[in-house]
Amino acid sequence: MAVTTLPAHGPEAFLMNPVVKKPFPENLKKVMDRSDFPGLDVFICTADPLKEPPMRVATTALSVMAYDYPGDKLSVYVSDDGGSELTLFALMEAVKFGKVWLPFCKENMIMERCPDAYFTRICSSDSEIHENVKVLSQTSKDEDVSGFPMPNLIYVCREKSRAVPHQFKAGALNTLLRVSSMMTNGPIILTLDCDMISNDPSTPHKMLCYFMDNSIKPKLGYVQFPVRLFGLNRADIYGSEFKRMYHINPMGLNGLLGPDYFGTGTFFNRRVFYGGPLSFIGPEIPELSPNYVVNKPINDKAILELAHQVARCEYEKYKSKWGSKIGFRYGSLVEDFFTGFQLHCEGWKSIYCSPERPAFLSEMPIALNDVVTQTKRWSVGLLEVVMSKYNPLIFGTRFIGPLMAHCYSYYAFGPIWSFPIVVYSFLPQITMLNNISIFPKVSDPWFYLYIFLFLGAYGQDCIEFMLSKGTILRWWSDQRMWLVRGVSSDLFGCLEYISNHVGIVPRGFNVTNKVIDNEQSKRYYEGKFEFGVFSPMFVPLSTAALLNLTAFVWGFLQVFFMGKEFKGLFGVQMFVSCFGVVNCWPVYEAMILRSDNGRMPYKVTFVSVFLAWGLFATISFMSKM
Ligand SMILES: O=c1ccn([C@@H]2O[C@H](COP(=O)(O)OP(=O)(O)O[C@H]3O[C@H](CO)[C@@H](O)[C@H](O)[C@H]3O)[C@@H](O)[C@H]2O)c(=O)[nH]1
Ligand SMILES: [Mn+2]
Repeated sequence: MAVTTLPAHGPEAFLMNPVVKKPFPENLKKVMDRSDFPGLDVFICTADPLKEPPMRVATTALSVMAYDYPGDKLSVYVSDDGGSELTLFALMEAVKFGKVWLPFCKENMIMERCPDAYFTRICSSDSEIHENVKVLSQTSKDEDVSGFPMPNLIYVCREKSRAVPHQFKAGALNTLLRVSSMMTNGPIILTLDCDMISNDPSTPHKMLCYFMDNSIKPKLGYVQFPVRLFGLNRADIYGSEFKRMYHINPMGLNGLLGPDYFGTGTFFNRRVFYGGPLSFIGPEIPELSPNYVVNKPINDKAILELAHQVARCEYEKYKSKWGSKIGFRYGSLVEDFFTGFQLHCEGWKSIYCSPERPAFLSEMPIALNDVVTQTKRWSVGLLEVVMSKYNPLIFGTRFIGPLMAHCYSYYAFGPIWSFPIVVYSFLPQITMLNNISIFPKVSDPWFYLYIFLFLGAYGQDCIEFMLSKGTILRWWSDQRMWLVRGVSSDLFGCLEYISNHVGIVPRGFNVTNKVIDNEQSKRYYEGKFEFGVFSPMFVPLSTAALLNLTAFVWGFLQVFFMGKEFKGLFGVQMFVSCFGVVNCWPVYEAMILRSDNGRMPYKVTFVSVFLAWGLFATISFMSKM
């Protein structure tokens, strides 16, 4: 039902054996009937009604309820960590609307099954819900207007308390895992974030091509669909596409054990959450087992009672297998990466499947502060993986072999890039301003080696990017964001990891803002960077921007106006600052040329000028000692 062909590139171990997988869902009919389809449980997470509009959560749910899948085999579970009445209300409305909308979509073969306009009226302040499991739609009772069963929709708001860590998204997913196992226990689970919608009702057929293939089934842990975005601007200024992480590298991993878990758009074999393929780890009670046969309706009194119990914060306190051996794994803010890695170590495989028509569409933050806040959390999470006992280099090499371990390490150690990037953003420039040469001058033959290496690395990166349907503009943004993250989110991520570790700052999952401000979105489509707020993460960025500009102008003046010989110029240092200046153009614009609300706050500019001067003076003082 699925074939394998050869395609594009990726770095290091990702390059060894790239593979593209293509499902042929039309062949599914030959081997199974619709009545043989396995149960599918969809998990949707939401956490904060102020940052994640309830209406968006409802559309996410509706878009999957509209799957081309037997309604009585499909159940949607929404976890609401925000405990918001409004989210609950939006979902209740979604069910009412779905009864009309779903048959309409199916009859008219509508592909985009996400009705935005209908829900725009749900938006006002709200109150809180504490611990609850509510059945909003039940397949055996609710029918759509054409008489077909509606999918189940279950709202879960787990109980939380200060005394028990609630483990953020991984905790929410484990609660859903337990609740769903006693209610429907679908052998296949789809995890989705509330900023994603299904864009193709036939996606489940594609994933079934893999899960029903007996040659791969026994070890198949999950099928990962790519994260594709809607509403990107032309240059994708924030590099939100993450082409390497979400598109190029996963094809490379397909030839090894399979892609890492992206946290969303993933179909799991429920069994992966209970030990390796050959080493089953049983849960505390039979109702939580993947082998449990559900024999009661989902709103049965005893079932609901039990569901309440397993959704309580106390539940995991004495059941320590959850999050370590069973379920989604705790201990890292990138629970997705950490869980996928441990599953691979246990012997599971995964598949990356990227159909022509995107299976899911996601939104991305459009303000720089939101972007770097998100990637900072990822950096902290990755460092937590590095420092855990599941270090990808040590533990990984033992269990998944050197190539896979290399790939996981490439990501996990990623935040450490911030050190060389910070050094290159400041040191060549400050030393040049102080007349200190640290790299070969233009007259030195080694100068050409530096230029060669630079062009080589950048050239390769560019070619790979272009080969996977990239544009030069987007590649340029991508490399710029790599540098920006190096001096902002990666750097602050490292610092935050250390402060968490020594206990100065409590660990937290800062939910990405998904509320869209019209003015901001207008500027975004004009291709302007959105600064606007005072964020400490902007400070090193704008300090570097100022230093690069000063150094470049100074070097330029020396050659062209002060008669210094070109050959004696600090070649590499001059080159680095010139490159810095070109990359920092949007920062200068935001500091000087713009007057809109997205400009660089004066406070950031002021602090940066002061810092740049301080750094210069320090080096100057030290060089004279
Ligand atoms: O305590 C929490 C925190 C978050 N979430 C949910 O987790 C999802 C992801 O959160 P978001 O703020 O959107 O983070 P992103 O950085 O955009 O998400 C990426 O990175 C996360 C790991 O940091 C993964 O979990 C996600 O799947 C992946 O898309 C959202 O649906 C949230 O509602 C919870 O349910 N409980
Ligand atoms: Mn998100």
